[in-house]
Amino acid sequence: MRYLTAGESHGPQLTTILEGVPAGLELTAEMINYELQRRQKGYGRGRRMQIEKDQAQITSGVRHGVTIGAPIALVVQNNDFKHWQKIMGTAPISPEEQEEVKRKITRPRPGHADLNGAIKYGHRDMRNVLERSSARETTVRVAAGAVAKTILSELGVKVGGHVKEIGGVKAENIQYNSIEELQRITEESPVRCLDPEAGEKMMQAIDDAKKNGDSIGGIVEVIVEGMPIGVGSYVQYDRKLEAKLAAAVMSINAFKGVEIGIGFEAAHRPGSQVHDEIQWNEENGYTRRTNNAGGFEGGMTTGMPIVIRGVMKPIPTLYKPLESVDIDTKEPFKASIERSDSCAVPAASVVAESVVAWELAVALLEEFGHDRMSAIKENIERHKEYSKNF
Ligand SMILES: Cc1cc2nc3c(=O)[nH]c(=O)nc-3n(C[C@H](O)[C@H](O)[C@H](O)COP(=O)(O)O)c2cc1C
Ligand SMILES: C=C(O[C@@H]1CC(C(=O)O)=C[C@@H](OP(=O)(O)O)[C@H]1O)C(=O)O
Repeated sequence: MRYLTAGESHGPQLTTILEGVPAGLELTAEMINYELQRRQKGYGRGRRMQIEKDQAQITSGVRHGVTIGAPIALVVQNNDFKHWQKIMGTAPISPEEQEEVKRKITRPRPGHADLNGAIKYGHRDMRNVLERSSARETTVRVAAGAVAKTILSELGVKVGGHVKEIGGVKAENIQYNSIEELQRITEESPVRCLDPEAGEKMMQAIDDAKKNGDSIGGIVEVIVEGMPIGVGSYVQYDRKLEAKLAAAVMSINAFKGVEIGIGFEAAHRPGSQVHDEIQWNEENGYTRRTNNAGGFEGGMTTGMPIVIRGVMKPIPTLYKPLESVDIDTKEPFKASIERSDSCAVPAASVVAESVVAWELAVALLEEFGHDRMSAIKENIERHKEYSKNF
């Protein structure tokens, strides 16, 4: 299973084509739209999110609400496009408008893709870079992730996510009984945080950053339950599933680090306090006393919950200007900008769930079959029985 995305932030639409989704999966636009609206909520976002009401249209690969095994094309319209048609070059421009509409962006923002992208592709107008480097693209990654989550759910795998930290405010380790409960609690929090007290402080930190013309980042965590043992492989570097998950999380705009299980904490502990002791009983087969490894050993799943965290840097576009250089005049300037998010960590936690879900769905299909959901389900059940009694 694979996908590509296309579309500019202020262009007409975003598109993704999903290749290799098995036949026999129930799939409706409503299922995808549920995830799209989750990504749009979240405290700290700018005015753009009030303009967009993301809705997916399924234009191929599904009949009567069930996948047929053909490529699935998903389309999400950009409502904001109507304000940008002339700038994007898709509507006629009057002679009086020429200068205004064709004005180039020549002032790169520190922290964004502007300067490197302009040098790489030879663009003197950095709009050609920012349109595609924008995290608007994560909309269709969430749409693809919604399809992956639907596959996973059919196969008994549940994915949840939450915000651990924003702007230095850390959430306490609040216990939850199930992924459903985790999702229910975070759905009610404007910052998708399990700890209500920390959540309030996070919102305050976002307000403060905004007031100061600044931005803040944070840490998100994704938890996955129900993966069978032995998915992924140690035999070749590019088959290690935890490496694929890390790459997927790192590919989200503004993500700068990934941890699995106790992650960097492992550097400070002796082995006896890191490795998860193995136990067996008739009902559950092989399990672990702890889960410091976060669900992976040797690039393969252990059957314990997968726990992966990603760190998001603060948003680059700042109302408080940072120094940069105009690429036409080579003069220094202090950037001024019109609109931006001040914190997108809550939204990014939904993106993180989505990209993790995609990688896991791909791995399950590689391991247990590609074509029919019913056959894949049977293969997984057989494998679970086999590993329990191994
Ligand atoms: C959901 C989301 C929303 C974002 N919103 C903005 C924004 O409003 N302004 C901005 O400058 N960057 C925003 N970013 C971050 C940039 O897209 C990102 O920093 C840029 O693509 C450069 O890539 P890099 O930070 O991974 O190096 C957002 C990222 C995410 C995940
Ligand atoms: C549009 C989205 O995020 C955008 C990501 C983004 C960036 O530079 O990454 C910049 C902003 O775009 P604009 O300049 O149009 O306000 C965000 O709003 C979205 O998440 O759907």
